[in-house]
Amino acid sequence: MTTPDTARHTPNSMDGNPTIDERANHCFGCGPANPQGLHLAFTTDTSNPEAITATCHFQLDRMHEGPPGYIHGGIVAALLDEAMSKLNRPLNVLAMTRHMEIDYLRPVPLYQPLVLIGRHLNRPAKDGTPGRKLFHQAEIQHPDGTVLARSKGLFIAIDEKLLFAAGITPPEA
Ligand SMILES: CCCCCCCC(=O)SCCNC(=O)CCNC(=O)[C@H](O)C(C)(C)COP(=O)(O)OP(=O)(O)OC[C@H]1O[C@@H](n2cnc3c(N)ncnc32)[C@H](O)[C@@H]1OP(=O)(O)O
Repeated sequence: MTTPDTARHTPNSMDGNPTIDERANHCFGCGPANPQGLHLAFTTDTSNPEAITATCHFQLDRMHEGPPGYIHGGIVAALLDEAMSKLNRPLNVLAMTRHMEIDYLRPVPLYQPLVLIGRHLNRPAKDGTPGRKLFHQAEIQHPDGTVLARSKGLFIAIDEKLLFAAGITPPEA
């Protein structure tokens, strides 16, 4: 008899009251514990609070191929989504993607070092306080600066009470 290796995806250490960081260890985009993940590592720049950025240098191989020699369009979307989502923590919010649109401008090549950049656009206030809608954008660039793909995204801040109800605590500061 065979049984699914559930521990590979949900180790015992996650039982009890895991933090969102522990949960995110298996994030397909950035989780270090996901053996099939993209393992993206970002650097955030908050020096201009009006235009926070998250930057990642990456290179993919045939595991993520779509058109021969190029990255699959769904993976391009995942890359852009990840870059935009990385802007939420510097803004001190937990948020999920509600809507995103993508311009696939050029095929995105495999086996080449590329740059992924997310930029915070704005967070409209509601009733004088920061609203729950966050607007971000992201680009995948060739090192020569050519933009290969571009996205705009709407993220919705998640009420932390919902996380507590699910047994998950917010990230460490
Ligand atoms: C917690 C850490 C997670 C890290 C995640 C990394 C990024 C991800 O990939 S997240 C995974 C993909 N995303 C998801 O699975 C989210 C699934 N969706 C949901 O759970 C819900 O829709 C959720 C929680 C985002 C929002 O739900 P809900 O609060 O009901 O929002 P909803 O009312 O539908 O829409 C919110 C607002 O956006 C507006 N809106 C919706 N679509 C659009 C659009 N295309 N353009 C402009 N505005 C829009 C709505 O009109 C609404 O506005 P208002 O508040 O003024 O009425």
